Amino acid sequence: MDSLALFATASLIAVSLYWFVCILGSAEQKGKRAVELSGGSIAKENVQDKYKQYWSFFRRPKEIETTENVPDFVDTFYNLVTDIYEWGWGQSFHFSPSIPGKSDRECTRIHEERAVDLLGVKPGARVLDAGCGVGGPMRAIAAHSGANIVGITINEYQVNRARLHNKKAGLDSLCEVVCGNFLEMPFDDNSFDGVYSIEATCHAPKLEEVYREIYRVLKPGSLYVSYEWVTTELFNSDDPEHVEIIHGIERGDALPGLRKYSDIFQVAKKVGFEVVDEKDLAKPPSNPWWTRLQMGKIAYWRNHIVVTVLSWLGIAPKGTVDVHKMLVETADYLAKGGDKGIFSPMHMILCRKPEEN
Ligand SMILES: C=C(CC[C@@H](C)[C@H]1CC[C@H]2C3=CC[C@H]4[C@H](C)[C@@H](O)CC[C@]4(C)[C@H]3CC[C@]12C)C(C)C
Ligand SMILES: C[S@@+](CC[C@H](N)C(=O)[O-])C[C@H]1O[C@@H](n2cnc3c(N)ncnc32)[C@H](O)[C@@H]1O
Repeated sequence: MDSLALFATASLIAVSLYWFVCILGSAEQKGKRAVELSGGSIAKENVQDKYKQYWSFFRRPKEIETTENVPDFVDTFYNLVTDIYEWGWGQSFHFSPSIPGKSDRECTRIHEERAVDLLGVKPGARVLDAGCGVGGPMRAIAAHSGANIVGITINEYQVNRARLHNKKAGLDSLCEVVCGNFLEMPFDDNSFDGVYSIEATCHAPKLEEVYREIYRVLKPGSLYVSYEWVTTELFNSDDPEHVEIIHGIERGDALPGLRKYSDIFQVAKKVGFEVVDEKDLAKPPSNPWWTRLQMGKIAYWRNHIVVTVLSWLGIAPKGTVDVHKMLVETADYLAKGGDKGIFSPMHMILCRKPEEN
């Protein structure tokens, strides 16, 4: 090979590597770059151990796990996955029904706006986002409704990311983020004009505990809407394939145990709510929410190569490859659960706290 060909080849490799590692950003918004992947608040050298610790939760028999461990284990999970989610999905950590002719980003926004429209709050109202992630929904909802949104998340790394995004979006006057446990919230009784939770309460070991807490902080007469992760009426616990899919979803998404769709209504009633409406938003005429996961398959393998190279170069923490591999598998279980109709991530329940007598 003459020197010109050698130079051209070397330049091509260098440009491709630069593109792969530095430019390649999130499919949705160039919010996170591959070179910035971290283990959240976990020190780089501890990421691999924390990943092993995460898995040990599922190896131990359920009886020896106390429910008090769950928020800690959820916090570890979000330290491990938050950057990868932002990089490969965007700032909203949830699914939405696909709408023909609309981009993933538009479908996400429509699903979020639907939640606050159901609450019927006015500009200036104080609304709680229980389990707010890095605040994708919070910003869309604040911009759409003019309400003041207070988000709570157990994960400190997400709090910092959300505050940064709020500032960048010029929405920090409408959006506030608090680090805390939604099972024991640092808010006064009857202090919110509305509450929503998007694919977050599934992390609570007992749904009753988080619904009771939401009921406490909501003003009498005000509404709460939730998009819940559930197994549907098509789930058959005697079918080994169904069980494997549901266990796969639980392991890859830090869930202490998926609930049956019928449990949601029961719990809402038990804590005192009036149930105004309940509907699985995944059901027809909605188009499948899981096609986005299936369409991304090639991108996941490309991402896996990027993560492997970055980890090998010492740029991404050791353990990132394991976390990414877990997510590739999880995407497959989620898509199977959707395709078989045995799982829904958007079982919607709209509840009212009764007026005081
Ligand atoms: C509500 C929850 C999270 C739901 C989704 C936002 C995430 C569930 C699975 C995640 C992903 C799977 C595959 C990843 C892919 C391998 C990677 O290259 C890029 C990111 C993924 C697409 C990632 C993105 C977020 C999810 C879709 C749970 C936790 C209750
Ligand atoms: C899948 S993410 C969804 C985030 C956000 N609702 C969205 O749609 O982008 C679940 C969120 O619930 C939060 N969460 C889980 N358990 C929690 C707890 N006990 N207290 C507070 N937040 C919690 C996680 O930290 C995370 O932010």
